[in-house]
Amino acid sequence: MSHADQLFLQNCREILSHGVWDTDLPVRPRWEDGTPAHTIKKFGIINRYQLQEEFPILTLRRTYWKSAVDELLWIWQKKSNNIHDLSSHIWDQWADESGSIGKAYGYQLSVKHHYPEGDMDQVDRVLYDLKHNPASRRILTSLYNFEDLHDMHLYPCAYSMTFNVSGKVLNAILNQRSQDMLTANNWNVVQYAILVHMFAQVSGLVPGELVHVIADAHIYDRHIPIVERMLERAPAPAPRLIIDSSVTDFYAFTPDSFRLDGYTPAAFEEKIPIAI
Ligand SMILES: Nc1nc(=O)c2c([nH]1)NC[C@@H]1CN(c3ccc(C(=O)N[C@@H](CCC(=O)O)C(=O)O)cc3)CN21
Ligand SMILES: O=c1ccn([C@H]2C[C@H](O)[C@@H](COP(=O)(O)O)O2)c(=O)[nH]1
Repeated sequence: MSHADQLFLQNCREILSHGVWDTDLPVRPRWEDGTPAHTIKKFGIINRYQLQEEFPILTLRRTYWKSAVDELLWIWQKKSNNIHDLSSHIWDQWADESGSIGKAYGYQLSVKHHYPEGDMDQVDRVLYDLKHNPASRRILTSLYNFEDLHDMHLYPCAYSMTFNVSGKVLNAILNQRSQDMLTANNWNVVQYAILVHMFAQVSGLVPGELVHVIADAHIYDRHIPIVERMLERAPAPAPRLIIDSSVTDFYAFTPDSFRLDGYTPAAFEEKIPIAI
């Protein structure tokens, strides 16, 4: 069983047995047929992943990690907010006629800000500080720009990364305000684990710990039978992540720079409905 499996099992069991339902409250998300999408939730879950020990991917069901990496590069490298730059269709429901998801995610990372060293966007500022100011306690990004929230088609969920260098080790905290456990918990963990590996590699550091802080960790009503079946599957050991070590420029990583050796997730045929 991978460590990611263990944490996922623990989190879901905790939500299902001690969580709180929002059935009596008005909720925003809807199922495709227009029914309100209610959830059961736990507030304030913190999961810690040691990236040197193993790659934190679920084996209880396949995480479509190639699509997850594609979305990660869309946000952090292409800094795009247009679904035409994305290979999957996961954002289609939130895009307008031009393909834009509004001033969200990649858009926020592309905005340049003034610094004494010159104008830089949030990603380039992180790259600069990891190289020139590794002792800094100010190396962080935030997508939660209140000024632009009215122009975002969905408010950022995984909204902030805090990077911290200890010796030669790069640690990070991912702050997430809202987590759809079945659809995207491991999807987000895989993405941000790979992001820490990427920043570490191009900054001459080794990846350390990813701390995932989740405010509202929820399971949607229609996902419960699927999660219950998943919890009974036979897990497998974690695979090994292999990254093309010749890449030294953050913007030179491609989806083909990453490989997983020995990924043998449990068979999973169910289609997961997404609350919109
Ligand atoms: N309700 C909800 N949950 C989410 O996780 C979510 C949203 N909305 N809205 C914005 C993004 C879009 N995300 C998504 C949406 C769909 C999949 C999805 O369909 N995953 C499939 C496989 C996708 C593939 O084949 O590449 C899965 O089985 O995990 C994943 C992430 C995460 N986010
Ligand atoms: O990266 C992501 C993006 C979205 N989600 C989930 C979390 C919620 O279920 C919905 C967003 O709805 P809100 O009402 O805005 O919280 O999308 C995710 O888990 N990970």
